[in-house]
This record gives sequence, C-alpha cells and structure tokens, in this order.
Amino acid sequence: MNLPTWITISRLLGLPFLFYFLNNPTPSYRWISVIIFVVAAGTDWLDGYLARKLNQVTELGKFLDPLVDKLLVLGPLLNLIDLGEVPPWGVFLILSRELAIAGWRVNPNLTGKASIQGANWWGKLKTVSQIIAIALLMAPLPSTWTIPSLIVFWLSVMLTLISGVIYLVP
Ligand SMILES: O=P(O)(O)OC[C@H](O)CO
Repeated sequence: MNLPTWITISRLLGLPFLFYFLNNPTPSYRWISVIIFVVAAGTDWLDGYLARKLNQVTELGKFLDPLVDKLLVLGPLLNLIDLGEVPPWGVFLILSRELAIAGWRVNPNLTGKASIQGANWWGKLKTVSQIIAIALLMAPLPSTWTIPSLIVFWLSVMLTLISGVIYLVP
C-alpha cells in the first residue's frame, strides 16, 4: 500500500452520500449527487499520475484503479435502475464486460499476458464516456434531455463492449 493506492480507495468514500442525494427527488439534491459523482470519477487521473510521478506503480494499484472505476460507475447505474431511469439491459452489458475484464486482470495468463495489464486508452475513453452518460442520466434535466442522454448512454455501452474485446484479443 502506498499513497496513490490509498487515494484510489478513498475515491469510493463519496458513494454513500451520492446514493443519499440521488434518491431524493429534490432537484438541488440530485445536482449534489452529480457533483459528488463527477468529482469522485474525475479524480481517476490523480492516482495514476502520482503513481508514475513518485515511481510507485504497483501490481495492486494496476488492479485496484480500474476496479474502483467500475464500482464508481456501477453503483450509480444500479441505483438508476432502481429509479427506473436507465435501461437495465444496457447496465447488464456494462456489468458483464466489467466483470469479465476484472476477472481477466486476476489471471491475464488466460490470454497469454504475463502480468496484470493496466488500463489502456480504449479503457480510459470508455470510462470517460460512462462518466458523461451517467452524469447526464443523474442530472435533473428537462424531459427534452431524456432521449439525448439515452443515446449517449448506449454509445457508452458500445464503447464499453468494444474496449473489452480489444483487451482480450491478442
Ligand atoms: O478498461 P478498464 O476496465 O481497464 O478500465 C479503465 C479504467 O477505468 C480507466 O481508468
């Protein structure tokens, strides 16, 4: 355990507050949940940057960083299913890909890789698209935003699947 890894884990601390505010229909509360989400998800670069700068890149960090991103994305998505505000099928596809890649990281040997593989640029792009889609879905926007938000969500689902396949093909 080192500083970047502690920062990685601490990014999860906002989740209970996010759930609290997201489940309150008052628009200002929903906006607070959006802010918590964007800050927690947006600090993704910080731990990786520090790990490289301090020369503290570890196998644990390479495993935990993408895992925390997955929890930060899947937590709000599951809550949005409960609220009936996101298509469960899309979330199921994201969940399937994320489980598959998290499992593959435990045993990268399966695809002939010798050690844990950190996130690549496709993975980072997919995470950014997920953050944008989820923030749009969480935000208490006028109903004219519903279809555009869902289009962004489905684009993110596609990017999530494509990025997963790119890891697995040799
Ligand atoms: O594609 P993954 O599963 O490695 O995740 C990418 C990370 O979330 C980017 O920080």
